[in-house]
Amino acid sequence: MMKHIVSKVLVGQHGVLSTPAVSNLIRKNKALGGILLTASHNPGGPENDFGIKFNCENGGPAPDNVTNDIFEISKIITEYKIVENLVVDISKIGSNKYTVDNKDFTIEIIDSVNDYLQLMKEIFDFDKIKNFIKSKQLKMLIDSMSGVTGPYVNSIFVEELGAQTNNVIRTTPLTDFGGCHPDPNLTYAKDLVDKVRNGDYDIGAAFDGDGDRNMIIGHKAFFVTPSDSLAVIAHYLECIPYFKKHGVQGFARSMPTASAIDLVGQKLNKEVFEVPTGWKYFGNLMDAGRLCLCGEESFGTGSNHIREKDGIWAVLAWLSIMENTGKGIEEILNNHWEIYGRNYFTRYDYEECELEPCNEMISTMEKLITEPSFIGKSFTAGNTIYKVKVADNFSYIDPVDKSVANKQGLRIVFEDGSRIVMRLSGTGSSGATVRLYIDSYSRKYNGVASVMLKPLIDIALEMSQLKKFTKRDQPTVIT
Ligand SMILES: O=P(O)(O)OC[C@H]1O[C@H](O)[C@H](O)[C@@H](O)[C@@H]1O
Repeated sequence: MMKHIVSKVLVGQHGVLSTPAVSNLIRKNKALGGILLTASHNPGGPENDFGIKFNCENGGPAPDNVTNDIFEISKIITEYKIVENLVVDISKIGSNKYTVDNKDFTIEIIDSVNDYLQLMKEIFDFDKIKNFIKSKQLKMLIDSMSGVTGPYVNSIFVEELGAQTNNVIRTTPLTDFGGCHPDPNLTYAKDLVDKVRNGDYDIGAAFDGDGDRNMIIGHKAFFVTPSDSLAVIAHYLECIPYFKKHGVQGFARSMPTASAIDLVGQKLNKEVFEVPTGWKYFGNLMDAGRLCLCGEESFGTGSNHIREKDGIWAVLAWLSIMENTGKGIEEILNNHWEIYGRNYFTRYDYEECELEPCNEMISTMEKLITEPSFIGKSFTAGNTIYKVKVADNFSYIDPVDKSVANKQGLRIVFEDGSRIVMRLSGTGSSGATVRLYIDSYSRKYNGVASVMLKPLIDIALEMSQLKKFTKRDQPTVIT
């Protein structure tokens, strides 16, 4: 009989461990791995209040081989025991020692907020950011959406950087997120967007429940797509002390993320990797010293300071850029597009659809687009003709360990570089969530994404017969 014994457990004081803080802790402590109970994105009954993530010893999400092994072990577990009446006060920092089954067992309560603050201080120039906020009287509105980032936001933005207490909102973590859905996007963070639109703020930001994702908006709620956010941070990377010290290696994005970062990579002569959706695909490249900055359209941005995406880090990166350029967010974006051109991007989510018809839709579309005769086919919408250059179900070979990930999303790339991407979400909580991603590049940068992308959206909806399969006229979320 196999017996697995845990001898030490780390718990954040008051239980407020964000995903980036955990990732940092696991790496620092060289722990064998961690099972992380994170605040999930799904409000609802108590059983939905936490999601479980398994992080490996590099502090990153478990790769496929580890989760597959966990699944296999789960099938042969014959029993597990619960230690009854083990009392621990998680408000007090310190080591709590116990004897369980005649063996030592320690529960260590740590100050995870301070730990994370120290890490951020090693990366960013806090004095510069603080002076900038003060001298410009910068107005920010940071929304923790009642998730776990609240104490981190209070410590970093208010206590350390001198923001006003009314510059941060919903900073008390609540197990039901106060009834809101802590998803930092234009739909679920609408409260923040409205406040910034109607107020006089220079920057607005929101985080998800476990603090690894972020949304950035500028004055009057000027929206920064995650793809653009990544590209802009790449362009200004050297204004962040960490990168001056550790150097700038390659960049990466997930396949559905628009390729704005590729253009920055080309200009700076850096490797740019396109990986499947999921942060776990970045870890090997970082560990191999080939990647220092990456992001996903799903509001994840991060660097090789840890092996997870990091919401607060992204806001500190933006504040550093604003300090460095002395410019507002919209102006920074306009300057960026003037140099590189603009990658218009939109994502349509159709949440909680019936699973079977969605599977059928994907397999029907896969058959259609992988016919050899599909390459070279033309599609017309409005006045525009799009000719297919590449069409496949995306697969990826990890450049480091050569592991292969197949069927990572349907992708149609047209000759002008525009793309239609469709995949089923791996995180939706019930039924199927269809994600349709559209992006297109233009030198003209003052257009409106929904207008610029309309012809491609029409082509995608028709080609996939989405309405027929999902019985939906409208997406639930538009990014
Ligand atoms: O499969 P989806 O619902 O599109 O979600 C995709 C996202 O899932 C999780 O949040 C992962 O941590 C992200 O790295 C990934 O981008």
